[in-house]
Amino acid sequence: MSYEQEEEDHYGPGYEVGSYTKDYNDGPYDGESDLNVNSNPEGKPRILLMGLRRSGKSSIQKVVFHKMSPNETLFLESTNKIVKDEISNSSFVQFQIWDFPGQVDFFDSNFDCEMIFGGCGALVFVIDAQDDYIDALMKLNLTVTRAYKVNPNIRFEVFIHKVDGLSDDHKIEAQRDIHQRANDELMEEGFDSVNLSFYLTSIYDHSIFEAFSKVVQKLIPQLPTLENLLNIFVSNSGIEKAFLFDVVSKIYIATDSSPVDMQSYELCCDMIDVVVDISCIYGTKDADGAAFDHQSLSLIKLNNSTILYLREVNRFLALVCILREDHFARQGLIDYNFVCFRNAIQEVFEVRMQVQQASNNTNPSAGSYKKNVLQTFIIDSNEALDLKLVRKPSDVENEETTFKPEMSHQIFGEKYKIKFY
Ligand SMILES: Nc1nc2c(ncn2[C@@H]2O[C@H](COP(=O)(O)OP(=O)(O)OP(=O)(O)O)[C@@H](O)[C@H]2O)c(=O)[nH]1
Repeated sequence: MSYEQEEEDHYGPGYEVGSYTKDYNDGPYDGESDLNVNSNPEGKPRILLMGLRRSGKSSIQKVVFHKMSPNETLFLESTNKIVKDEISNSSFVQFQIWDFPGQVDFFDSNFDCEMIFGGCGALVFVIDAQDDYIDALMKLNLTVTRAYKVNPNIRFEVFIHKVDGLSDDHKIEAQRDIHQRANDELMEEGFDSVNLSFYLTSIYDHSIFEAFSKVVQKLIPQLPTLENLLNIFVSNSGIEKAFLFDVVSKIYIATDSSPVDMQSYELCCDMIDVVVDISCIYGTKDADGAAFDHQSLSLIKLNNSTILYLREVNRFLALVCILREDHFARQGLIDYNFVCFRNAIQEVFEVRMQVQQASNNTNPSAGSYKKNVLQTFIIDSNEALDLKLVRKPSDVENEETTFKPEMSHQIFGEKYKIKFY
């Protein structure tokens, strides 16, 4: 089964708004019965959205993953239960987001820290920068220390949110102040090794997508490989910047190593919108009715001698590049390099699929899976060895002088096993 087929199972045809996520509410939060760790059987990373009431958690989730327009969030009702949202819109971008009610109380006996923080990949803590943030900092400290004790591998991401209402100076001052106070408090309590990452965000511009891109990237184990591939592609094709986008969410799952500036990111996001919108209106739709398919390719020339170049990588991912017009004279080279790049990405997916299949075929318990994977690295020492008796120089090349040992326990032990052969 190809990974595309598997994806289809998760993800209905087309890219209609709101069609890609499965939003399910589990009823009012009533503690353990409501939150079962087995609800995450595929081991998809979990991202928790926490923060005080009205800090903007649900708005972030709706705008980034459900295409809600920012103005509509004004009418969102307060969340009073944990809302779990499964994001399965690309092979790489697969995770669950749990949106917590602002008033969640860690000291409530119903709140099962072990279970909630145990299987969590990242914890996004949202602070309303337009409000007095002293209470939020206290809650941040409490949340981080609780979560860290349960699971020291969680990545802590702090969104200093609603910065659209602040002047540039005010933004920087707020970030500096929050950063300092949050870290000082953690140090005082002896949590020196906790690392908090800070982002200035707003749902009214692309900053929230950029911040979420970085949060998600940290959960993608293949990120270094993808970045490497992008670096090779960019440096051999005269491209200034390249982003590998998840088309539906417009989260970039990887980029080359040159610094990301917001303007380039916004341009590339807008390009995806233009391409998908124009394809929806004028494109010939395939059997699935998808606006983005294997033929999706677009070129936009800007009036500053810059070119935006988009190519489909697979059903869910697009490569969007920014390059100077004179470098595009060698389009053949860029196209060729792109094909190599796409094939390499395909291989990354295939390896991932194999690992997933191996894990599905075995007993779901982690121990047995590990055992099965390890098994593939163990070989019989009699099989692995070739001995050769050399009497004269020509014997080195002569296959007939090679033979397998009848026993090798003197070197490899009674079990005749070689590990990691
Ligand atoms: N100016 C501005 N307002 C925002 C932003 N994000 C969210 N809001 C507004 O903040 C208000 C609260 O947003 P919610 O998403 O309901 O907040 P919440 O944290 O989920 O609240 P609870 O469910 O009560 O915990 C809404 O009126 C949003 O429109 C932002 O980036 N800028």
